Amino acid sequence: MAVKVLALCLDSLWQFIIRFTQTSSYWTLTLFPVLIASLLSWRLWRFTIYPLLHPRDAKELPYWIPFIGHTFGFFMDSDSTFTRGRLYFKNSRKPFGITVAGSNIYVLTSAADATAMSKNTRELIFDDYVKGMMASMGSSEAGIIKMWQPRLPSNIGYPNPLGKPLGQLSEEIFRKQLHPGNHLNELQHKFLSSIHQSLTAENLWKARPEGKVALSSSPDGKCNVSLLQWIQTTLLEGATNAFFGEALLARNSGLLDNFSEFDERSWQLSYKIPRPWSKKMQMAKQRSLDALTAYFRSPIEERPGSCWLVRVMETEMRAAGIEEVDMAANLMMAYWVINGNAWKVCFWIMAYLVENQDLYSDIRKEVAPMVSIAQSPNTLSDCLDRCPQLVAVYQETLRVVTSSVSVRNIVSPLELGGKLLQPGNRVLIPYRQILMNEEVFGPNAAYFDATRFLRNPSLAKNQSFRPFGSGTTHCPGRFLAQKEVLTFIGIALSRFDIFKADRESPFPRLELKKPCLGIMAPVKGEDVEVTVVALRL
Ligand code: HEM
Repeated sequence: MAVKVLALCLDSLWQFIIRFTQTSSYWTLTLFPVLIASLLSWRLWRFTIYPLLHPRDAKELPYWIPFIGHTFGFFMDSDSTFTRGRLYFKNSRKPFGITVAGSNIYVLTSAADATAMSKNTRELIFDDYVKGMMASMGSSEAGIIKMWQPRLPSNIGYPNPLGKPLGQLSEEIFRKQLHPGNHLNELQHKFLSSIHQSLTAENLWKARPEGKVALSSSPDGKCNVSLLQWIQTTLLEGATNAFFGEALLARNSGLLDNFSEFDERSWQLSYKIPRPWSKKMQMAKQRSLDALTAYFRSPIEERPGSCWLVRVMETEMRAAGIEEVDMAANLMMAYWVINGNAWKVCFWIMAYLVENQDLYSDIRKEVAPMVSIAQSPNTLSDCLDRCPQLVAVYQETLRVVTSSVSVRNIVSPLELGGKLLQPGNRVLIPYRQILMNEEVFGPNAAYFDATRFLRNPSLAKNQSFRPFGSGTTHCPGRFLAQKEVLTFIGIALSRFDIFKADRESPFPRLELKKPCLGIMAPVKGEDVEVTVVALRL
């Protein structure tokens, strides 16, 4: 069969050459071979001779069309492009380069290189990437300058003894809010309490008229629910109210829908896809920004209940003379990281649980006693953090569904993984390449294995397990993310019987084709419909 196909291809090629020589002019006939010869010489020079002369430089994954390089592969299926590059260089996991729209991007696939990169602030900078994202998000040039201009050391407002620009100070403010301590306890209490209040049978029934969460219900108390909508609505609503107070959603009931529409297409923002091809994302982003601008324009006493971080950021931005539209764009970046990932992890865990009834029963048995003894949402979440099976499922899910990426700009020559990386380029860590490493996670690394981390708890500390990044930009939201996800699961499993509405329906597939910078969503339309029955407690 293969020989037949090859013969057919050769025959077609031969026919093409004959037809071409018969129909083409003298100039085309001379120009064509010259073009082909130039392309072959360029490729030989660039990908064979040059690397031989510069053995210390990171090698480039070869390509045929200058400038275009790997652009299509990168946007159509970036993970496969990284895998292709890693395997092309014999899985050595040394840094290699790909070309995307004329720019060279170095790709790191070794855990040791990723760790080294995330700690390096001398040759690698992150601020330029953040400024670029702020501009894409809608911040004005003046707003960006005000966020990044050096300030006089001051102890008025948020202490800034080193006179850091507000852009850098805000990273510190995020850590103060989200790392364990009083500020996190307060925020978490509000957020987790809202999960407790939302997960009731009445709320499922109430959701019925909108037909998004509850798809159908029957008089015997059963309700068919979209797992995706149920989790997304509960967690996004809880986070929005906990961070901004209830005024934001009360005045903009469409915010969650607009944000979700933006989030689904947000890769277009990260990769700066021009407007004509990213209209839906741009419109959803603008509607979300309008809601946040109106929020900051309304009198502060009309929006009580915002968290410490939002209050401090607002005070500091006003003191720096930043306009409300720019304040909205800055906080939209925060809203995006707060709400873009954790609910998707929760969705995948619940999808795995309803797929495997034994796993579902084991986890339910483990969490039920915790739920019955815990005195408050915060103590329950602390107890759930100590449930070995549940935490192992959380870690394994994170490993399988994460597509997080870290990006830095190189400002001076840098040696990483034994290779020289040149300034003026970007370096990128696609964490999925490391999280799927068979040498670390075993031969079945590509698949979900509920007990992988239970059998081998040291994997959680392995430098290949970094779904939240590491080093200077190590995700400060990792504590809250775990709390919200485990609380949803603990409460849902102890208040309801939940099972797949159609046992034969296929398990949703990960959306691997669209570029993603965090947790992957399921392929569009591949939700899980579950039947939910309230338990008599
Ligand atoms: C499962 C959920 C989450 C995952 C997988 C995740 C992953 C990440 C990763 C990989 C980074 C580092 C990016 C880089 O190096 O450029 C990061 C940064 C960040 N994350 Fe998360 N995140 C999650 C949830 C959250 C939540 C819930 C919040 C807030 C409540 C949050 C807030 C942040 C912030 C503020 C940063 C920027 C840190 C900095 O630049 O210093 N994340 N996250």
